[in-house]
Order: sequence, then structure tokens, then C-alpha cells
Amino acid sequence: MADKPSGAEIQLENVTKHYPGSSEPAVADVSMTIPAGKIVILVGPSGCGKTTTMRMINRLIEPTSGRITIGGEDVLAFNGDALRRKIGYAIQQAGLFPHFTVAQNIGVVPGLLKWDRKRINDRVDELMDLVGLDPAEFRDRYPRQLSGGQQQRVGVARALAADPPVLLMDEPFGAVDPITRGNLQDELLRLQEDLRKTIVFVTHDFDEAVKLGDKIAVLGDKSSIQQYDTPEAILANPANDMVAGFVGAGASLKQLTLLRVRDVSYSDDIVAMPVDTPVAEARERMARKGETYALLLDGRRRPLRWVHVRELSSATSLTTVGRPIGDPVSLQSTLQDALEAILAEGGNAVVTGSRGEYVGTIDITTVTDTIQQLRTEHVESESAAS
Ligand SMILES: Nc1ncnc2c1ncn2[C@@H]1O[C@H](COP(=O)(O)OP(=O)(O)OP(=O)(O)O)[C@@H](O)[C@H]1O
Repeated sequence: MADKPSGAEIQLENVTKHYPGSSEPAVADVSMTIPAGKIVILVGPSGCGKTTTMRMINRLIEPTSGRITIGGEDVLAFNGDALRRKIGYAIQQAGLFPHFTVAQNIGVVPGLLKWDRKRINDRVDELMDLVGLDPAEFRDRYPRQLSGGQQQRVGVARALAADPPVLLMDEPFGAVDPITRGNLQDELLRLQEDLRKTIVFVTHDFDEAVKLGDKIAVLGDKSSIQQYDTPEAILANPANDMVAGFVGAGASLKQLTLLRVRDVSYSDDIVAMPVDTPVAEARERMARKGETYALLLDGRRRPLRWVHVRELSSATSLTTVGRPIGDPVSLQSTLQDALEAILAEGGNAVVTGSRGEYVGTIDITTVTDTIQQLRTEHVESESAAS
């Protein structure tokens, strides 16, 4: 599955939207190709027409003129069921129905498509697993009984319910705190590695665009395309002043959002051990390595707590000592996320693998070395160009 995108190409040809009563069009003559199986981000100033452009793809807004195709088929030819099968839609604040349970919310589109009950139930469980919500715990809850991040996960699951080739996401992570937002972004990237949908994603946040986008379209007034390219190309070479303004100061720091933890040399030689290790052995291992801190792991090697050697002098078991670790970072996390986690932790941030297991730690030196290296490369490429 991984080598074949399940997504379909989207084409916009000379698309214009003129709202009745407005003197100017909100979107004027936009043409672009969104490649199958890729994430394309629409960014641009407030009111430039991002949402209008996106909503014309699923015909929540009808274009005044121009043509939009998905997989070569004109969307105007789709009836309601075809639109629901082909296009999933996720929005800010998740937009869940407050009087429906989580399962009912996720099952809305399959219900409209008249799937039988068993198929809907199985699909709901499958999707909840996919977005990291335990069906047994969350199936029957109402949206108000969920955190913001959990609501967004349900929103994404609902958008994916009928397995559409195209997913439209309008600031889906706009309303959650930065750490949750980072986690949701990581999860979307992990999902996309398997699903390979065509995703059109609207955001205000250029860092989010750089992190998630295979390509970014920077839009100006009336959705005019200022630059449409990979994040690397836009950061390295903004096409005009408007794009440069959007990219903002500190472009080399922004490159931290392009690098993943798995790309840098994080450390895996701290003292880490199961929480049922005898205290004497723990002390021994820390002394042998000359370390004052050790990481305690649960039965599945997931990180639990940091323990300081001082705490071991009077302890009889590791189960009662140490302080909880902060938010771990994953191998998919960006160096920007890692930097935030390191600052929040005040030291090493723990790196975990796909099942939450300990794989290493990352510290501030790794991040500053990487920034230094990016700067050197940048200076070298500037002097080569001049
Ligand atoms: N239903 C409508 N009727 C008339 N004008 C509208 C309507 N919806 C949007 N507009 C106007 O169209 C323009 C583009 O709006 P749109 O919501 O697409 O922009 P946006 O880039 O998504 O903005 P934001 O980032 O603030 O959400 C704005 O000037 C807006 O006022």
C-alpha cells in the first residue's frame, strides 16, 4: 500500500468566486494542480480566500466560473453521495455534533451512505485505533467529555470514515495548545505515511505549513498564487517580498521544522532500566557510567520517571522514587518540537518509538550543533551563489 497513493489528483482551472453583492471577487482566476497522495498547504493573510478556495473543492461553495476536477472527473458531476465518498472534511474546533457520541459522530458519513450497522461499527473501531483513541474508553462519550486534542482526533477520524481519496482540512489544529498541536501534526504525518491521501490543508501558521507540507501555496489577495513549491525551496528562495514577509525573520531557525529527530544523532547511552530493577543494581549501573540521573521504564520499555542518584540512598524500590518525565518527542517530531520539549524539561527530552518505547534522548547541544551546521551551509550556499 505504501508505494501507491490512495489519493487522487485535484486540478483547479481558472477558478473564480464572486460572492453576490461584493464588488470584487473573493477568489480570482486560480489555477493549480494538487498532486495525488501529497499534502498541499494553503497559507496566506486573513481574508485572502483560503477557505473559499478549499470549500469550492467539495462544493460547500459553488464557483462562479472555472473548473475543478478530482482524479480527472469534474466535481460538478458528483451527486451528494459521491462527494461524501470522495472528500473528507475536517475543521477547526472539530465541528462535532454535541448530542452525538464519538461513535455516532465518526459514523455520520457511513450512515448517510447506508452502510449496514456492523460495517459502521467495525469502521468506527478501526478509525479510533488509527487516531489513537481506545474505543472501549471513548466510543460512548460525548464531545464535551473530551479534551480539545481528543476532539480533533475524532474530527480527523470522521473525515476519514468513508476512506475518501481527498481530505480537506481547514485549520484543523488551530484551537489546541502548542504541545497538543505538535502531537496531532506528528500523528497526521504518521497516518499519511500509510494512507497517502491527497490532503489540502489551510493554516495561518507558517511553521505548521513547513512541517506538514509536501508543497506550500503562499496565497495573496484573491487567492493569487505568490509561490507554489516545496517548503525547502520557499525558505531558501522566497519568490517576492510578500512571501519573504510571510516566511519571516529567522528562516534558518525555521529550518528546524524541516529536520526530524530521526535525522540527527540523538543519544542512546544514558542509563535506562526497568522500574523493577533492584536499587543496589541501579546504583551500581549509574556509578559505573558516572551518571547522576537514570530513566525508569515500564514493562513495555515506555519511559516513566527520571531518578536522581541521591534518591537511591534511602529507597528500597524504584517504584516509589523519581519525577515524571515531560512530554516525550517521537522520531517524527521536528527539531523545533524537540527544542520546545528540551526547554520545558530543563534538560534531556526523551525520544520514543512508534509504540511509545524508549529509544534515546536529545539535548540542547544536538539542537545548537544542528543550527550551527545549517548556518554554515547557508553561508556557503550564499557565497557560492554570489
Ligand atoms: N458568504 C460570503 N459572502 C460574501 N463575502 C464572503 C463570504 N465568505 C467570505 N467572504 C469574503 O471573501 C473573502 C475571502 O474569505 P475567506 O474566508 O475565503 O478567506 P480566508 O483566507 O480563509 O480568511 P481567514 O484566514 O481569515 O479565515 C473575504 O474578504 C471575505 O470577507
